[in-house]
Amino acid sequence: MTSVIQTNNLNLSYGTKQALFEVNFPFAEKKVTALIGPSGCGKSTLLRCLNRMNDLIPTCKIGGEILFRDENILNADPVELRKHIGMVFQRPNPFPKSIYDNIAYGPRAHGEHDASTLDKIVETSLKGAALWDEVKDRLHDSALGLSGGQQQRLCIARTLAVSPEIILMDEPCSALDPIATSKIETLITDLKKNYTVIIVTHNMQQAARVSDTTGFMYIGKLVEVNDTKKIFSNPAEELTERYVTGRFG
Ligand SMILES: Nc1ncnc2c1ncn2[C@@H]1O[C@H](COP(=O)(O)OP(=O)(O)OP(=O)(O)O)[C@@H](O)[C@H]1O
Repeated sequence: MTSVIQTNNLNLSYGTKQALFEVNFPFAEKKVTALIGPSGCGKSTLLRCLNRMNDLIPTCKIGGEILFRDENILNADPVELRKHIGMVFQRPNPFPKSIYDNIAYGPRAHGEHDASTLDKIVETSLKGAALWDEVKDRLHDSALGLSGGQQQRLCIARTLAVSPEIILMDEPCSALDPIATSKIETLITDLKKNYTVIIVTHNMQQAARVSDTTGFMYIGKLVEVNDTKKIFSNPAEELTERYVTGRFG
């Protein structure tokens, strides 16, 4: 397996509370990896480390390393890093701007101002997020007029617009209805042709449906990372088995 990003002995504390302990996690390239585990086990914390979102929390201290293409991202420029590693959040959070301007925002911030190039990026990104057909006739309408599921696909398109290699998703379907959820799940499966996707989910059926690899976390520790099929049918650790069979959590 080729890992595109890998944590080595990653430890993280919020003030005096340690939230991650010696996490060694290789994330496979152009695959979908799911992070599962009971509430508070550190899934979102681990995800946020991967594009330095925890830097925004003043009490947060990180030790160990996170290698992205062999460079320790803990020493990298976070703004530059986020061009390569994008993030989609639990609640869709479009800017109060037009659909077009939401997508063009990132490329413009990185210095792209050519109108025809921006038009192409907007079209390609919306197609990549399976939203183009639904919005191509109203690109200049407000993004806030879209449904929740469309807004979440818009946020995915906004992430694609800066051509990342890795897309982090923190419970991207938890605010969506079953139909919108199913569209996002199909999209996640399509995205892995071109991107590495890492998703935090509370929904074990969702992890089983969309991911190739699953990591099970418990109280800040990575208990087991393995093929998703193995995690759900024949995990190596008894704790994993108790969790995936619903005996706690
Ligand atoms: N900003 C913060 N300041 C202090 N403690 C935090 C902060 N964020 C998370 N924690 C703590 O770190 C631990 C891990 O939290 P985290 O949100 O990563 O877990 P999680 O597995 O994603 O949980 P959930 O499934 O409920 O979202 C928890 O004990 C949480 O209370």
